Amino acid sequence: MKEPNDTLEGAYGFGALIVGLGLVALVAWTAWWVVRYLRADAMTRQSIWQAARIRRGWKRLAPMLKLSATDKTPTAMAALSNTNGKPIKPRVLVPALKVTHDAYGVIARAACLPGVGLEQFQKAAAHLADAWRCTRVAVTQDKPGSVVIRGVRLDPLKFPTEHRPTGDVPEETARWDLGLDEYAQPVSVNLTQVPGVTVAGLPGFGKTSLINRLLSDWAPSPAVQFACADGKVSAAYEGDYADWVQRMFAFVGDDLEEANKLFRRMVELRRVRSTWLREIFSVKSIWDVGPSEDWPLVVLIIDEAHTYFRDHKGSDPKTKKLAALAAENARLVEDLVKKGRSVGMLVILATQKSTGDAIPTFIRDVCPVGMSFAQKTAEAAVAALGEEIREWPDANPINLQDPAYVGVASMNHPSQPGFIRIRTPYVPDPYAADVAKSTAHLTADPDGLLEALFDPRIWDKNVDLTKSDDLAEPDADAA
Ligand SMILES: Nc1ncnc2c1ncn2[C@@H]1O[C@H](COP(=O)(O)OP(=O)(O)OP(=O)(O)O)[C@@H](O)[C@H]1O
Repeated sequence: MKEPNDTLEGAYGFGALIVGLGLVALVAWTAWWVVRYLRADAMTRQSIWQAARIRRGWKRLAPMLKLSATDKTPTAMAALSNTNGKPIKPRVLVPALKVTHDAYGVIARAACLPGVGLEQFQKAAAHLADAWRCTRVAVTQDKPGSVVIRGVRLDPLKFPTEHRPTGDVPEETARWDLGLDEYAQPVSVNLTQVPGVTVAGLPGFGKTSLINRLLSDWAPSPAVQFACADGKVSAAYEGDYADWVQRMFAFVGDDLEEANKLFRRMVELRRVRSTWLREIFSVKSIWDVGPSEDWPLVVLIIDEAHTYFRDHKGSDPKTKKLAALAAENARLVEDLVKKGRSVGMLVILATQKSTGDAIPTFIRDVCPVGMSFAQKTAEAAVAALGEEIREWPDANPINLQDPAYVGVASMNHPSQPGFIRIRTPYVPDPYAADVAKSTAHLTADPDGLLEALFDPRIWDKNVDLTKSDDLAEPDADAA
């Protein structure tokens, strides 16, 4: 039979075990935090303190910002234990809050309550920013029942970043990783189904570096081929693309006639591809099957685009010829942008000039993605991004002229209305040069690839390309 002392000892022993386990858990948790803290950089350490302050102050702050609910109905427990007959006090409910951190600030998830949802949190965002000492706070909802509150202590747009390309084949074809938005969230844009992108901005604000990143990230894929017209240089060995020429199947400098030949060649490729796409793949768009080594995505970069399109005024024969070439160049590029999507052709136009003739509006308006680094005037911003930018003053690139914003662009992202600002990373030239060198062997001429796939006579205009029988029996004809 158990003595009462034994029972007492047993209870003490069990209690001591619980306390011991609790202490071990506390020590382990503290050690985990100490290690985490010591391993963090200075910015992240500040965020760790910030997150702790937010957790500590939330119960007081939430009711002050009307982010709490009052429940007047007593709980069953409260009603049962109310023996003195006094009215039961209503309960003040405070949304549960979980806070994590990163280098730039905090990410909090708050539970919604009756009458306290996305709208109420969004209304309180400016006050949350003040109370949490954040530069800005954004509230979004990714699932019913809770909201995500992103608070940035430091403005991510003002911190230059660097990108080191991995040299690996990208997991997704045509996903352009751009950088971080104003809440330090990664931004990318899906360029499948996108035939044209425009990039504008004052000289020296990061246009070429942005394109450098695209080249560095995409070059390891054999399913992408590049061509370039760089209006800033006369020869391939000069300028920003000198290293990239080895990974390009065509390159021209500022010569209008040479550029004209390249654009014609691209339009011809577009035409032949359009004819053969359905015949070969039984699809209307190459994006239904995806680009491949045999039928790669062809990216045409036109840098300093104004060189090729600008209006030449004068009546002497030389000027007239240049004017005619410029007009034809614009028409050819318009054709590519209007009809290139389904056959896997993408045109990227960059310019530092910001007048209507730098990238003609009829081309700009058919490019679904537009970006602009800093601009000097409101008119220049409109020329770069369209009239709509006037309705989004916060994102207007005229506010990006401070040197702290070198590398920051405003963009109309296809997935949301309006414009967002993005901090793009800098890609140091040696990194890009390494990728160019190691991927040079992947360069292939898409014309040649088509010929290898089909029949050289696809280029023959006298052959009726809509009738594949014309091509199917070359030997029989010869016989
Ligand atoms: N994303 C960036 N972050 C930080 N610094 C950058 C970034 N991009 C560019 N820079 C700095 O600005 C300089 C000019 O960049 P870049 O050549 O890309 O400008 P650009 O707009 O193409 O100029 P231009 O119109 O004269 O060709 C770079 O050498 C680099 O020092």
